[in-house]
Amino acid sequence: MMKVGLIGWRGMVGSVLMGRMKEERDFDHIDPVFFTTSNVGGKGPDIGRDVPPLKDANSIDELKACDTLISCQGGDYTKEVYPKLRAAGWNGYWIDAASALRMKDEAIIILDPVNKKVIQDGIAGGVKTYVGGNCTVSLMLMAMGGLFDAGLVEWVSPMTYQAASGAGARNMRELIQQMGAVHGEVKTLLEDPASAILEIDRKVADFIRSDRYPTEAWPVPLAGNLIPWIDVALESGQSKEEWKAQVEANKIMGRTGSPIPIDGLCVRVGAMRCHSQALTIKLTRDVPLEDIHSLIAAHNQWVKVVPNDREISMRELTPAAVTGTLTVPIGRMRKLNMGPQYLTAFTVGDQLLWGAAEPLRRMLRILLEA
Ligand SMILES: NC(=O)C1=CN([C@@H]2O[C@H](COP(=O)(O)OP(=O)(O)OC[C@H]3O[C@@H](n4cnc5c(N)ncnc54)[C@H](OP(=O)(O)O)[C@@H]3O)[C@@H](O)[C@H]2O)C=CC1
Ligand SMILES: N[C@@H](CC(=O)OP(=O)(O)O)C(=O)O
Repeated sequence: MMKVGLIGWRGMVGSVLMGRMKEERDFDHIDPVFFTTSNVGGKGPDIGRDVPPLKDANSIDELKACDTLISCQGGDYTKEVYPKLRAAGWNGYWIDAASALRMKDEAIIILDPVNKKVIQDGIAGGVKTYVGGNCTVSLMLMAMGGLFDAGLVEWVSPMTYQAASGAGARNMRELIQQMGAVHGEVKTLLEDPASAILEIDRKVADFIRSDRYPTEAWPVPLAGNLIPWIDVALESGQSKEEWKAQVEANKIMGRTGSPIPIDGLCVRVGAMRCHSQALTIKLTRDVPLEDIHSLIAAHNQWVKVVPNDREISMRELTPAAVTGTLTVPIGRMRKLNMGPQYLTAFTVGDQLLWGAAEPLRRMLRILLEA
Protein backbone atom coordinates (compact mmCIF):
# COMPACT_ATOMS: atom_id res chain seq x y z
CA MET A 1 0.00 0.00 0.00
CA MET A 2 1.16 3.51 -0.71
CA LYS A 3 2.51 5.16 2.43
CA VAL A 4 0.94 8.61 2.51
CA GLY A 5 2.00 11.29 4.97
CA LEU A 6 -0.57 13.93 5.87
CA ILE A 7 0.66 17.29 7.15
CA GLY A 8 -1.73 20.06 8.20
CA TRP A 9 -4.65 17.63 8.57
CA ARG A 10 -6.14 19.42 11.63
CA GLY A 11 -6.20 22.90 10.11
CA MET A 12 -9.24 24.26 8.32
CA VAL A 13 -8.35 23.05 4.83
CA GLY A 14 -6.90 19.85 6.28
CA SER A 15 -10.09 19.11 8.22
CA VAL A 16 -12.20 19.51 5.09
CA LEU A 17 -9.76 17.21 3.30
CA MET A 18 -9.99 14.61 6.09
CA GLY A 19 -13.78 14.77 5.98
CA ARG A 20 -13.84 14.17 2.23
CA MET A 21 -11.25 11.38 2.44
CA LYS A 22 -13.38 9.59 5.02
CA GLU A 23 -16.54 10.07 2.96
CA GLU A 24 -14.86 8.66 -0.13
CA ARG A 25 -13.10 5.90 1.82
CA ASP A 26 -9.70 7.02 0.55
CA PHE A 27 -8.05 5.67 3.69
CA ASP A 28 -9.00 2.11 2.65
CA HIS A 29 -6.43 2.37 -0.12
CA ILE A 30 -3.47 3.92 1.67
CA ASP A 31 -1.21 3.44 4.64
CA PRO A 32 -1.58 6.88 6.30
CA VAL A 33 1.01 8.57 8.52
CA PHE A 34 -0.03 11.76 10.32
CA PHE A 35 2.41 14.55 11.00
CA THR A 36 2.33 17.55 13.32
CA THR A 37 4.35 20.66 13.96
CA SER A 38 3.05 21.01 17.52
CA ASN A 39 2.22 17.66 19.12
CA VAL A 40 4.81 15.01 18.24
CA GLY A 41 3.88 11.63 19.71
CA GLY A 42 0.27 12.73 20.20
CA LYS A 43 -2.77 10.76 19.11
CA GLY A 44 -3.66 10.73 15.42
CA PRO A 45 -7.14 11.48 14.10
CA ASP A 46 -10.03 9.04 14.11
CA ILE A 47 -10.17 7.39 10.69
CA GLY A 48 -11.94 4.23 11.84
CA ARG A 49 -8.77 2.25 12.54
CA ASP A 50 -5.60 2.57 14.61
CA VAL A 51 -2.98 4.99 13.35
CA PRO A 52 0.56 5.43 14.69
CA PRO A 53 1.31 8.38 17.01
CA LEU A 54 1.87 11.74 15.31
CA LYS A 55 5.26 12.20 13.70
CA ASP A 56 7.39 15.31 13.49
CA ALA A 57 6.51 17.33 10.40
CA ASN A 58 9.95 18.93 10.53
CA SER A 59 11.85 15.64 10.49
CA ILE A 60 13.15 15.11 6.97
CA ASP A 61 13.93 11.48 7.81
CA GLU A 62 10.35 10.76 8.92
CA LEU A 63 8.92 12.56 5.90
CA LYS A 64 11.30 10.77 3.54
CA ALA A 65 9.86 7.43 4.60
CA CYS A 66 6.58 8.27 2.81
CA ASP A 67 5.85 7.56 -0.86
CA THR A 68 3.53 10.56 -1.04
CA LEU A 69 3.12 13.62 1.16
CA ILE A 70 0.01 15.78 1.25
CA SER A 71 0.46 19.17 2.90
CA CYS A 72 -2.24 21.60 3.99
CA GLN A 73 0.14 23.20 6.46
CA GLY A 74 0.71 26.43 4.56
CA GLY A 75 3.23 28.17 2.33
CA ASP A 76 5.85 28.90 5.00
CA TYR A 77 6.04 25.23 5.87
CA THR A 78 6.35 24.27 2.20
CA LYS A 79 9.12 26.79 1.61
CA GLU A 80 11.00 25.49 4.64
CA VAL A 81 10.62 21.74 4.22
CA TYR A 82 10.10 20.92 0.53
CA PRO A 83 13.57 22.05 -0.72
CA LYS A 84 15.24 20.13 2.10
CA LEU A 85 13.32 16.98 1.24
CA ARG A 86 14.21 17.17 -2.42
CA ALA A 87 17.83 18.04 -1.55
CA ALA A 88 17.90 14.93 0.63
CA GLY A 89 17.07 12.88 -2.47
CA TRP A 90 13.40 12.25 -1.73
CA ASN A 91 11.65 11.52 -5.01
CA GLY A 92 8.13 10.91 -3.77
CA TYR A 93 4.94 12.70 -4.77
CA TRP A 94 4.35 16.05 -3.05
CA ILE A 95 0.72 17.21 -3.10
CA ASP A 96 0.21 20.68 -1.65
CA ALA A 97 -2.61 23.16 -0.96
CA ALA A 98 -0.29 26.15 -0.57
CA SER A 99 0.53 28.54 -3.39
CA ALA A 100 4.30 28.52 -2.81
CA LEU A 101 5.25 26.05 -5.56
CA ARG A 102 2.39 26.61 -8.02
CA MET A 103 4.24 28.58 -10.63
CA LYS A 104 7.47 26.55 -10.43
CA ASP A 105 8.34 24.65 -13.62
CA GLU A 106 8.63 21.39 -11.69
CA ALA A 107 5.01 21.66 -10.45
CA ILE A 108 1.65 20.97 -12.07
CA ILE A 109 -1.42 22.80 -10.78
CA ILE A 110 -4.08 20.15 -10.21
CA LEU A 111 -7.77 20.42 -11.10
CA ASP A 112 -8.46 17.11 -12.76
CA PRO A 113 -11.98 17.78 -14.11
CA VAL A 114 -10.24 20.49 -16.15
CA ASN A 115 -6.71 19.18 -16.71
CA LYS A 116 -6.62 15.43 -16.18
CA LYS A 117 -4.59 15.03 -19.38
CA VAL A 118 -1.98 17.54 -18.16
CA ILE A 119 -1.78 15.58 -14.89
CA GLN A 120 -1.54 12.19 -16.57
CA ASP A 121 1.13 13.44 -18.96
CA GLY A 122 2.95 14.83 -15.93
CA ILE A 123 2.87 11.50 -14.10
CA ALA A 124 4.05 9.69 -17.24
CA GLY A 125 6.81 12.27 -17.66
CA GLY A 126 8.02 11.86 -14.07
CA VAL A 127 6.61 15.05 -12.53
CA LYS A 128 6.48 14.59 -8.75
CA THR A 129 5.05 17.90 -7.48
CA TYR A 130 1.32 18.64 -7.70
CA VAL A 131 -0.24 21.78 -6.24
CA GLY A 132 -3.89 22.78 -5.81
CA GLY A 133 -4.83 26.01 -7.57
CA ASN A 134 -6.01 29.28 -6.11
CA CYS A 135 -9.62 28.87 -4.98
CA THR A 136 -11.11 31.57 -7.21
CA VAL A 137 -9.25 30.30 -10.25
CA SER A 138 -10.24 26.67 -9.70
CA LEU A 139 -13.88 27.59 -9.15
CA MET A 140 -13.98 29.73 -12.30
CA LEU A 141 -12.53 26.88 -14.36
CA MET A 142 -14.96 24.35 -12.89
CA ALA A 143 -17.80 26.67 -13.96
CA MET A 144 -16.49 27.72 -17.36
CA GLY A 145 -14.43 24.72 -18.44
CA GLY A 146 -16.86 23.94 -21.27
CA LEU A 147 -16.32 27.33 -22.89
CA PHE A 148 -12.54 27.18 -22.56
CA ASP A 149 -12.43 23.65 -23.99
CA ALA A 150 -14.52 24.74 -26.98
CA GLY A 151 -12.07 27.57 -27.70
CA LEU A 152 -14.83 30.11 -27.17
CA VAL A 153 -13.09 32.39 -24.68
CA GLU A 154 -11.17 35.36 -26.06
CA TRP A 155 -10.85 36.91 -22.58
CA VAL A 156 -12.58 36.92 -19.19
CA SER A 157 -12.90 39.59 -16.54
CA PRO A 158 -13.83 38.00 -13.19
CA MET A 159 -15.05 40.36 -10.47
CA THR A 160 -15.00 38.36 -7.28
CA TYR A 161 -16.97 38.31 -4.04
CA GLN A 162 -14.68 36.24 -1.82
CA ALA A 163 -15.65 34.66 1.47
CA ALA A 164 -13.99 35.05 4.87
CA SER A 165 -12.66 31.46 4.88
CA GLY A 166 -10.06 32.40 2.27
CA ALA A 167 -8.34 34.42 4.97
CA GLY A 168 -8.40 31.57 7.51
CA ALA A 169 -10.30 30.24 10.50
CA ARG A 170 -9.61 33.23 12.77
CA ASN A 171 -11.08 35.54 10.18
CA MET A 172 -14.22 33.44 9.84
CA ARG A 173 -14.71 33.61 13.58
CA GLU A 174 -14.14 37.33 13.69
CA LEU A 175 -16.64 37.94 10.90
CA ILE A 176 -19.33 36.33 13.07
CA GLN A 177 -18.20 38.37 16.08
CA GLN A 178 -18.47 41.50 13.96
CA MET A 179 -22.00 40.57 12.87
CA GLY A 180 -23.01 40.00 16.49
CA ALA A 181 -21.36 43.21 17.66
CA VAL A 182 -23.21 45.26 15.04
CA HIS A 183 -26.49 43.73 16.13
CA GLY A 184 -25.69 44.25 19.80
CA GLU A 185 -25.07 47.93 19.19
CA VAL A 186 -28.64 48.60 18.03
CA LYS A 187 -30.53 45.70 19.60
CA THR A 188 -32.74 47.88 21.77
CA LEU A 189 -33.64 50.23 18.95
CA LEU A 190 -34.37 47.28 16.65
CA GLU A 191 -36.79 45.82 19.16
CA ASP A 192 -38.78 49.06 19.18
CA PRO A 193 -40.97 49.14 16.05
CA ALA A 194 -41.34 52.91 16.46
CA SER A 195 -37.61 53.65 16.31
CA ALA A 196 -36.28 55.60 13.33
CA ILE A 197 -34.31 53.61 10.76
CA LEU A 198 -31.98 56.54 10.13
CA GLU A 199 -31.00 56.56 13.78
CA ILE A 200 -30.29 52.82 13.64
CA ASP A 201 -28.27 53.38 10.47
CA ARG A 202 -26.26 56.23 12.02
CA LYS A 203 -25.50 54.19 15.14
CA VAL A 204 -24.37 51.23 13.01
CA ALA A 205 -22.16 53.47 10.86
CA ASP A 206 -20.62 55.12 13.94
CA PHE A 207 -19.98 51.71 15.48
CA ILE A 208 -18.38 50.25 12.34
CA ARG A 209 -15.99 53.21 12.28
CA SER A 210 -15.27 53.03 16.03
CA ASP A 211 -12.44 51.35 17.95
CA ARG A 212 -14.99 49.15 19.66
CA TYR A 213 -15.66 47.20 16.44
CA PRO A 214 -13.68 43.90 16.61
CA THR A 215 -10.83 44.01 14.08
CA GLU A 216 -7.98 41.82 15.24
CA ALA A 217 -7.98 39.26 12.43
CA TRP A 218 -9.26 41.63 9.72
CA PRO A 219 -7.37 44.87 9.15
CA VAL A 220 -10.65 46.76 8.65
CA PRO A 221 -14.34 45.92 9.21
CA LEU A 222 -15.91 43.23 7.04
CA ALA A 223 -19.43 42.75 8.48
CA GLY A 224 -21.52 45.68 7.24
CA ASN A 225 -18.69 46.51 4.83
CA LEU A 226 -16.54 44.98 2.07
CA ILE A 227 -12.81 45.03 1.40
CA PRO A 228 -11.76 45.77 -2.21
CA TRP A 229 -8.28 44.26 -1.87
CA ILE A 230 -7.08 40.68 -1.27
CA ASP A 231 -3.42 39.78 -0.68
CA VAL A 232 -0.38 41.99 -1.33
CA ALA A 233 0.01 44.71 -3.95
CA LEU A 234 2.02 44.13 -7.13
CA GLU A 235 3.76 46.72 -9.29
CA SER A 236 1.17 46.15 -12.02
CA GLY A 237 -1.47 47.67 -9.73
CA GLN A 238 -3.09 44.27 -9.37
CA SER A 239 -3.46 42.54 -6.04
CA LYS A 240 -1.65 39.19 -5.95
CA GLU A 241 -5.03 37.45 -5.89
CA GLU A 242 -5.94 39.21 -9.16
CA TRP A 243 -2.59 38.33 -10.73
CA LYS A 244 -3.16 34.63 -10.05
CA ALA A 245 -6.24 34.46 -12.29
CA GLN A 246 -4.43 34.59 -15.62
CA VAL A 247 -1.17 32.88 -14.75
CA GLU A 248 -2.72 29.99 -12.86
CA ALA A 249 -5.69 29.42 -15.16
CA ASN A 250 -3.48 29.26 -18.25
CA LYS A 251 -1.03 26.96 -16.49
CA ILE A 252 -3.85 24.66 -15.34
CA MET A 253 -5.15 24.44 -18.90
CA GLY A 254 -1.67 23.63 -20.16
CA ARG A 255 -1.58 26.70 -22.42
CA THR A 256 2.08 27.25 -23.09
CA GLY A 257 1.68 29.70 -26.00
CA SER A 258 -0.19 32.98 -25.82
CA PRO A 259 -2.24 33.14 -22.64
CA ILE A 260 -5.95 33.88 -22.58
CA PRO A 261 -6.20 37.28 -20.83
CA ILE A 262 -8.00 36.92 -17.49
CA ASP A 263 -8.10 39.93 -15.19
CA GLY A 264 -10.49 41.66 -12.83
CA LEU A 265 -10.92 42.88 -9.27
CA CYS A 266 -10.96 40.67 -6.19
CA VAL A 267 -13.17 41.78 -3.33
CA ARG A 268 -13.71 40.29 0.15
CA VAL A 269 -17.33 40.14 1.29
CA GLY A 270 -19.00 38.83 4.42
CA ALA A 271 -19.83 35.34 3.12
CA MET A 272 -18.52 32.39 5.13
CA ARG A 273 -16.85 29.90 2.75
CA CYS A 274 -18.24 30.34 -0.76
CA HIS A 275 -16.51 32.53 -3.29
CA SER A 276 -18.72 34.10 -5.95
CA GLN A 277 -17.64 35.71 -9.21
CA ALA A 278 -19.38 37.92 -11.76
CA LEU A 279 -17.80 37.14 -15.12
CA THR A 280 -17.67 39.24 -18.26
CA ILE A 281 -16.60 37.01 -21.13
CA LYS A 282 -15.62 38.05 -24.65
CA LEU A 283 -16.43 35.09 -26.86
CA THR A 284 -14.29 34.29 -29.89
CA ARG A 285 -17.52 34.21 -31.93
CA ASP A 286 -21.24 34.69 -31.54
CA VAL A 287 -22.73 31.48 -30.14
CA PRO A 288 -26.40 31.04 -29.14
CA LEU A 289 -27.04 30.96 -25.39
CA GLU A 290 -28.55 27.45 -25.58
CA ASP A 291 -25.28 26.13 -27.03
CA ILE A 292 -23.34 27.91 -24.29
CA HIS A 293 -25.54 26.27 -21.66
CA SER A 294 -25.03 22.83 -23.21
CA LEU A 295 -21.27 23.18 -23.50
CA ILE A 296 -20.95 24.34 -19.90
CA ALA A 297 -23.27 21.65 -18.50
CA ALA A 298 -21.50 18.84 -20.37
CA HIS A 299 -18.03 19.72 -19.10
CA ASN A 300 -18.11 18.04 -15.69
CA GLN A 301 -20.59 16.48 -13.28
CA TRP A 302 -20.42 19.26 -10.67
CA VAL A 303 -21.20 22.34 -12.72
CA LYS A 304 -24.88 23.24 -12.77
CA VAL A 305 -26.41 25.68 -15.23
CA VAL A 306 -28.96 27.86 -13.45
CA PRO A 307 -31.58 29.46 -15.69
CA ASN A 308 -31.56 33.24 -15.82
CA ASP A 309 -34.69 33.42 -13.71
CA ARG A 310 -35.17 35.70 -10.73
CA GLU A 311 -36.59 33.18 -8.24
CA ILE A 312 -34.28 30.33 -9.18
CA SER A 313 -31.19 32.57 -9.15
CA MET A 314 -32.03 33.96 -5.72
CA ARG A 315 -32.56 30.43 -4.37
CA GLU A 316 -29.79 28.45 -6.07
CA LEU A 317 -27.03 30.84 -7.07
CA THR A 318 -25.90 31.95 -3.64
CA PRO A 319 -23.26 31.12 -1.03
CA ALA A 320 -26.03 30.08 1.38
CA ALA A 321 -27.29 27.47 -1.10
CA VAL A 322 -23.90 26.15 -2.17
CA THR A 323 -21.90 26.06 1.06
CA GLY A 324 -20.66 22.61 2.04
CA THR A 325 -21.41 21.11 -1.38
CA LEU A 326 -19.31 20.27 -4.43
CA THR A 327 -21.87 21.78 -6.80
CA VAL A 328 -20.64 24.75 -8.82
CA PRO A 329 -23.69 26.62 -10.14
CA ILE A 330 -23.33 29.15 -12.93
CA GLY A 331 -26.20 31.38 -13.98
CA ARG A 332 -27.28 34.93 -14.81
CA MET A 333 -26.04 34.11 -18.31
CA ARG A 334 -27.07 36.54 -21.01
CA LYS A 335 -25.54 38.52 -23.84
CA LEU A 336 -24.55 42.05 -22.87
CA ASN A 337 -25.55 45.26 -24.65
CA MET A 338 -21.95 45.52 -25.87
CA GLY A 339 -22.70 42.93 -28.57
CA PRO A 340 -23.42 39.25 -29.25
CA GLN A 341 -19.88 38.16 -28.39
CA TYR A 342 -20.14 39.59 -24.88
CA LEU A 343 -21.51 37.21 -22.29
CA THR A 344 -22.11 37.76 -18.59
CA ALA A 345 -22.38 35.05 -15.94
CA PHE A 346 -22.36 34.61 -12.17
CA THR A 347 -20.92 31.58 -10.43
CA VAL A 348 -20.55 30.37 -6.84
CA GLY A 349 -18.45 27.62 -5.28
CA ASP A 350 -17.28 26.33 -1.92
CA GLN A 351 -13.71 27.53 -1.64
CA LEU A 352 -12.70 24.90 0.90
CA LEU A 353 -13.91 22.01 -1.30
CA TRP A 354 -13.15 22.56 -5.00
CA GLY A 355 -11.17 25.63 -3.99
CA ALA A 356 -8.75 23.77 -1.72
CA ALA A 357 -9.25 20.21 -0.45
CA GLU A 358 -11.00 18.28 -3.21
CA PRO A 359 -8.33 18.54 -5.94
CA LEU A 360 -5.77 17.17 -3.47
CA ARG A 361 -7.62 13.98 -2.59
CA ARG A 362 -8.52 13.42 -6.22
CA MET A 363 -4.84 13.72 -7.11
CA LEU A 364 -4.08 11.02 -4.58
CA ARG A 365 -6.71 8.79 -6.23
CA ILE A 366 -5.18 9.43 -9.65
CA LEU A 367 -1.78 8.35 -8.31
CA LEU A 368 -3.30 5.24 -6.74
CA GLU A 369 -4.89 4.33 -10.07
CA ALA A 370 -1.80 5.11 -12.16
N1 LIG B 1 -7.85 28.92 3.82
C1 LIG B 1 -8.01 28.75 2.53
O1 LIG B 1 -8.99 29.14 1.94
C2 LIG B 1 -6.99 28.11 1.69
C3 LIG B 1 -5.77 27.76 2.21
N2 LIG B 1 -4.85 27.16 1.43
C4 LIG B 1 -3.55 26.79 1.96
O2 LIG B 1 -3.71 25.92 3.07
C5 LIG B 1 -2.92 26.40 4.14
C6 LIG B 1 -3.58 26.09 5.44
O3 LIG B 1 -4.72 26.91 5.57
P1 LIG B 1 -5.74 26.71 6.76
O4 LIG B 1 -6.21 25.30 6.78
O5 LIG B 1 -6.71 27.79 6.63
O6 LIG B 1 -4.76 26.95 8.02
P2 LIG B 1 -4.99 26.67 9.54
O7 LIG B 1 -4.37 27.80 10.27
O8 LIG B 1 -6.40 26.31 9.86
O9 LIG B 1 -4.11 25.35 9.85
C7 LIG B 1 -2.72 25.30 9.63
C8 LIG B 1 -2.04 24.59 10.79
O10 LIG B 1 -2.10 25.37 11.97
C9 LIG B 1 -1.88 24.51 13.09
N3 LIG B 1 -2.83 24.91 14.15
C10 LIG B 1 -2.50 25.69 15.22
N4 LIG B 1 -3.56 25.89 16.01
C11 LIG B 1 -4.57 25.20 15.49
C12 LIG B 1 -5.93 25.01 15.87
N5 LIG B 1 -6.45 25.57 16.97
N6 LIG B 1 -6.72 24.26 15.09
C13 LIG B 1 -6.25 23.69 13.98
N7 LIG B 1 -4.96 23.81 13.58
C14 LIG B 1 -4.12 24.58 14.31
C15 LIG B 1 -2.06 23.09 12.61
O11 LIG B 1 -0.77 22.49 12.52
P3 LIG B 1 -0.27 21.41 13.60
O12 LIG B 1 -1.31 20.35 13.67
O13 LIG B 1 1.02 20.95 13.04
O14 LIG B 1 -0.14 22.18 14.89
C16 LIG B 1 -2.64 23.28 11.21
O15 LIG B 1 -2.25 22.25 10.36
C17 LIG B 1 -2.78 27.93 3.88
O16 LIG B 1 -1.66 28.44 4.47
C18 LIG B 1 -2.74 27.98 2.41
O17 LIG B 1 -1.40 27.81 2.00
C19 LIG B 1 -5.14 26.87 0.14
C20 LIG B 1 -6.32 27.15 -0.41
C21 LIG B 1 -7.34 27.82 0.31
N1 LIG C 1 -6.25 33.99 -1.24
C1 LIG C 1 -7.47 33.20 -1.12
C2 LIG C 1 -7.25 31.96 -0.28
C3 LIG C 1 -5.97 31.25 -0.56
O1 LIG C 1 -5.45 30.59 0.33
O2 LIG C 1 -5.47 31.37 -1.78
P1 LIG C 1 -4.10 30.74 -2.28
O3 LIG C 1 -4.29 29.25 -2.12
O4 LIG C 1 -3.93 31.15 -3.71
O5 LIG C 1 -3.01 31.27 -1.40
C4 LIG C 1 -8.53 34.07 -0.49
O6 LIG C 1 -8.12 34.92 0.29
O7 LIG C 1 -9.69 33.89 -0.70
